Amino acid sequence: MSAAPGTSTGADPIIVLDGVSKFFAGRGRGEASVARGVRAVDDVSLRIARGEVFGVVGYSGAGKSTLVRLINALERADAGTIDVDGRRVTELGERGLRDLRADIGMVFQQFNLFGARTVARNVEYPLRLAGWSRDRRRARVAELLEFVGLSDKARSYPAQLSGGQKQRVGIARALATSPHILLADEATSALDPETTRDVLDLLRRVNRELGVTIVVITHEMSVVQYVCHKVAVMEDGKVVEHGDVYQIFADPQTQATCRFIQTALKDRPAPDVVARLRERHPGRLVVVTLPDTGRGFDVTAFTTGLDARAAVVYGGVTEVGDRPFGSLTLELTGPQTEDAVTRLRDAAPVVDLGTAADPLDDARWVESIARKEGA
Ligand SMILES: Nc1ncnc2c1ncn2[C@@H]1O[C@H](COP(=O)(O)OP(=O)(O)OP(=O)(O)O)[C@@H](O)[C@H]1O
Repeated sequence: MSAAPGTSTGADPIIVLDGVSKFFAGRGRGEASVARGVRAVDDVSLRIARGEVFGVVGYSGAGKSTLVRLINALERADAGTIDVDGRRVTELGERGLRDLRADIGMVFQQFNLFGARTVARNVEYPLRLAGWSRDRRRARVAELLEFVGLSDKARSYPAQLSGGQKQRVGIARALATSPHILLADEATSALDPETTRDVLDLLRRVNRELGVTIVVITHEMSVVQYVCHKVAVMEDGKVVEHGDVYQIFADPQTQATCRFIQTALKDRPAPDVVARLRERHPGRLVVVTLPDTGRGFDVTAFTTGLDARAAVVYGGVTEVGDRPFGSLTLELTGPQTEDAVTRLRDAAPVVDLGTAADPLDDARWVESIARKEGA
């Protein structure tokens, strides 16, 4: 398949939202009903760069789906402007909207395949709508099915496929007319973890090999962790935090973001875990966020030459955006423990839990963020 230009992330924005709001009126009529209705999207400004995988994460009702429907103009904004690939979506007429939607592929949670049509016919559908000749359609469908690894399923019906296979068909169909943008709305939410990983790997290939900009809507931070370059966290219609995924994981600024990160990463001990650790490990407990040195983290360096011992008692190291990420909780013992803590602090962010006999409270991760917010 031919690759679109700009496969790496860059500053060139392909989607720009500026002060965008969408209200849904309540049951009443007129202006007053807006006040009682829902601000599904509330003054949102975002820039999504060409070639990027951009995540929008939030709980149910946060406004994620409405945001996506505003981007492809299935909903019209009540305030603000939306630009997609150089077009001002908020001012497009019918014809302009048709062109816009041809440039945006959609993938859905429930796949939305035609049950009475074969896999090949499903993938072919947008090409028929676009008026492609029979020969071109046939060649394109074969190319797409090969790309998603389903060449042998061309004559199968959706009911004969697994959930992951159905979503591959959905992705092939969304890519049929070579859109520059793919909107994936909870594309893996109906899938088990292993199949989710396969589908996310396919989305990564779509981004890297075809240069397609992907907007991933999800309530799972692990999806963001695995596949996204940038992320916006939504709560009550607002974007409460956005930026580089690694930065957001490393230094979240809001409680909402902290809660999402904790669902993806279990490396930091929650307060109940700290209580159990203190029972087993009476020494000084410190949580060390591992710096991305590119050389790994030498735990022994902090006690070498000192009368102190560091034992790993909790933690985990994983990847965020292809970079190592995680934390270790260490129990430090021995007369020169304080010197070891000083060395650790020079090398990495450290949260001091104190000892079982003299505990410190400032280690509670979420609560420390709460203080940061002044909450
Ligand atoms: N057509 C509509 N009419 C009235 N209210 C709506 C409409 N669409 C969405 N809403 C409301 O707007 C808010 C945001 O909904 P939206 O579906 O965008 O959230 P979401 O984050 O995508 O949630 P979910 O993951 O459950 O789909 C919700 O309060 C929802 O009830």
